[in-house]
Amino acid sequence: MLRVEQLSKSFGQVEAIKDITVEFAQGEFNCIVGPSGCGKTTLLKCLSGLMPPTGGRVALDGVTVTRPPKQMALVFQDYSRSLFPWMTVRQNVAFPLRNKGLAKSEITRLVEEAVEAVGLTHAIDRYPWQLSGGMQQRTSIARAIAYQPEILLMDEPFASVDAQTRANLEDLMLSIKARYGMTILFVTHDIDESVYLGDRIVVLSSSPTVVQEILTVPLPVARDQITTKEDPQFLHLRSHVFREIMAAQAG
Ligand SMILES: Nc1ncnc2c1ncn2[C@@H]1O[C@H](COP(=O)(O)OP(=O)(O)OP(=O)(O)O)[C@@H](O)[C@H]1O
Repeated sequence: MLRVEQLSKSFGQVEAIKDITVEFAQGEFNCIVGPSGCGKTTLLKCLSGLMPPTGGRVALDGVTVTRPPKQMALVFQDYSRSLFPWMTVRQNVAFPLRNKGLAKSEITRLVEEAVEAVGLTHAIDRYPWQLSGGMQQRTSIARAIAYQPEILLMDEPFASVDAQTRANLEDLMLSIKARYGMTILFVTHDIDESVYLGDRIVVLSSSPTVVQEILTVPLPVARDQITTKEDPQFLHLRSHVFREIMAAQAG
């Protein structure tokens, strides 16, 4: 269980996060949305222990997070800067496993399984510059899942890919969640994406930020890019989230 307790974060005079309290249960897909600049990235940085909060705390299974916990992996928007250009897909995915004290054969197994899960087995020995943007982001996702995190933090991971690739990567995330069962915290600007992927949607207010609303997504677990997005419940929920964000923006 990941718990955020009365978290606040200021940068000098700028109060980015005012007071956030929220819990993330094991195995849940949580989408985090909110107006531009409301502090979504700041929240993820505090959650991951990369940035100390000004007040409150983040606790993972009751223990205060002060540095990136071993059980967490992160995927960022900018895949082109997160992969090592001189390493192949296989080497990039294996990189974080080097310090886990695993046998070489186990590393090979985890890497090959993760690369297969993201559909890149055919490209495992290619370098990042030989891959499309979507394939590079798949490599980042494979690197995160090979690490076998309990919690996966993703900061607008699909913002830089085209619409078709984005839809494919969304479906990839649903299959990864079903296969590995990790807790996922997924920051997105895209309201449709948040409703399509989420078990829950955490709507943040504008800065100084609090949690404005937490919605449970009542859609069936099995989702489909066409039929789910035609479902009246989907349409109702996306309008609701959109109104919430407009209201947050208006202050
Ligand atoms: N290192 C920093 N120093 C000073 N101010 C910062 C820093 N990082 C973030 N901020 C400020 O904190 C607020 C929240 O920024 P943050 O990037 O977390 O928002 P966001 O919701 O992720 O933004 P976006 O929607 O544009 O992705 C903004 O006002 C930003 O200018």
